[in-house]
Amino acid sequence: MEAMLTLKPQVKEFLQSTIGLYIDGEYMQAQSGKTLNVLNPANEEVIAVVSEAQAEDIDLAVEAAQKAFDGAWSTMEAAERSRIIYKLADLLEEHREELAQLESIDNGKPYQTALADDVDGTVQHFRYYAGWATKITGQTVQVSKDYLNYIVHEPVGVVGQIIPWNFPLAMAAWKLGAALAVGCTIVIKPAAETPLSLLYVGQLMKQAGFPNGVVNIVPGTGEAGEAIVTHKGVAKVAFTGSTKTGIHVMKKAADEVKSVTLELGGKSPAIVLPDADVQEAIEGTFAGTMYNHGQNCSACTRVFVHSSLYNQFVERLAEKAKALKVGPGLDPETEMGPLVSQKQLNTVLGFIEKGKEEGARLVAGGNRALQKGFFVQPTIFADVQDTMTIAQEEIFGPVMSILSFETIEEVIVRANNSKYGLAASIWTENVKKAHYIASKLQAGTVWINDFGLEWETMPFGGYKQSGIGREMGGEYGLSNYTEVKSVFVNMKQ
Ligand SMILES: NC(=O)c1ccc[n+]([C@@H]2O[C@H](COP(=O)([O-])OP(=O)(O)OC[C@H]3O[C@@H](n4cnc5c(N)ncnc54)[C@H](O)[C@@H]3O)[C@@H](O)[C@H]2O)c1
Repeated sequence: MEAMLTLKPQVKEFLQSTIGLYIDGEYMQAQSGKTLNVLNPANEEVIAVVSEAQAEDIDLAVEAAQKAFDGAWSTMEAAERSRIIYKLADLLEEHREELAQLESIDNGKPYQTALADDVDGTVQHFRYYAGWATKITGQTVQVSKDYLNYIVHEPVGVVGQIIPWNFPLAMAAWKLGAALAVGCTIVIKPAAETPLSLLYVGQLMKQAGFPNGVVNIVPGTGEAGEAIVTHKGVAKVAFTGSTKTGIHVMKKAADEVKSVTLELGGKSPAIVLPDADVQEAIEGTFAGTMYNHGQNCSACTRVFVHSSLYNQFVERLAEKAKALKVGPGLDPETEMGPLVSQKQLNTVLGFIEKGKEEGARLVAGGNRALQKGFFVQPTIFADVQDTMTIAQEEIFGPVMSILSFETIEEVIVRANNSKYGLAASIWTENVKKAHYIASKLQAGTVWINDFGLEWETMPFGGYKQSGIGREMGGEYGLSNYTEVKSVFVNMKQ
């Protein structure tokens, strides 16, 4: 048995005293003196105390961001901006183990996953967008022989970014990379549950050479989030979180016609056709549901299996769920960690009870796991009907619903029968059927014989109530943070 990972000295030191808000290039206490206790979800113990931003701190952060926007950041050559973002990527890589440890004890995810997916993904993301800083181009347009017309893309100004707790660092990177590349300055709020990794990055930003005020990190609750959304100095809001809060954010931003991008919830279908590679489909749908303990907006929580494979799938998926090793993220043997909070545990257990009450057949899990910590057993329901709550609502926990189908036309209609439209996967060896189904699904991302792939070169976002706009994907992501200006020059001789 391998020993539990011990925290690095830099991590221990970081956690020792109250961690301030990172505003205008300095860590500082909240003006109110308020703090947040940050828990390790694997043992429910307080691991850090963090200053909690309130409206008056958001004022300071926006002021610093505006000053940086008007000054050093917007007047800097794009190549220099690019160099600083590259430097940040190098520093993140250098500190990858500290960051992965913080992510693991704060969010609960296994250390190796935090290292390979969250932190290394973040490094890659910043490197990719560092390259874009020198490639922001407009167009010239041939309107008339008498006019010269050109189109320029300008940074929108100070941007407000609100981050959830499921991928604290990676979600921040998705938003920061594009905004920094185009020359915006930022006020970013990590979730109250998981502020540690991003706060640690504050000092690395300073070291990388970002001018003060370019990025301001203000952990807090929804109150601080709302202060960002409604602040008159914030030109654009980018939000990731629940659909319910996203709708609220959009309404608030509408008061000032602020541009908003939303990355919200999902209830992604997986469709397994009779000719699928069964082993691959079982592995893929299982990981697609259980990855990040189900706390994943694109988790494949509705698994539609053709009736000819149905019983085999139910049996083998249940076996896999029972064998999955649940434990703390720092234990090298852990395959699935705890949920992020007591609140999330209660929500997930509530959905499991609802599944039982409404008559779904529980074939694995269904209860809390371990004595301490917010652990839940990997749970599988069979014989799920489309109308059941567990087939309609986003659970955001390790709970899979397996449904049976007969025909392709039937399963397309049923897969689309959701208020969400974030992602979908199709499992088949038939290339024509795969592309046909992909063309019919209302989903921002479709995986064929795979799941969960998200690449900075490809746009990510949702149809319907899964969101508005796309993050990543090069120019798709950049366009969230630029205004477009048309210029007409009279050339009449
Ligand atoms: N799509 C995703 O990636 C994602 C991520 C996290 C949570 N969720 C969903 O959200 C559910 C509840 O989790 P939650 O309560 O932490 O999500 P949430 O949507 O309330 O929180 C997400 C972020 O928004 C902030 N926020 C909350 N209220 C706000 C407001 N009025 N104005 C501005 N910002 C505000 C939060 O502080 C956090 O930083 C989960 O069960 C899950 O379904 C989805």
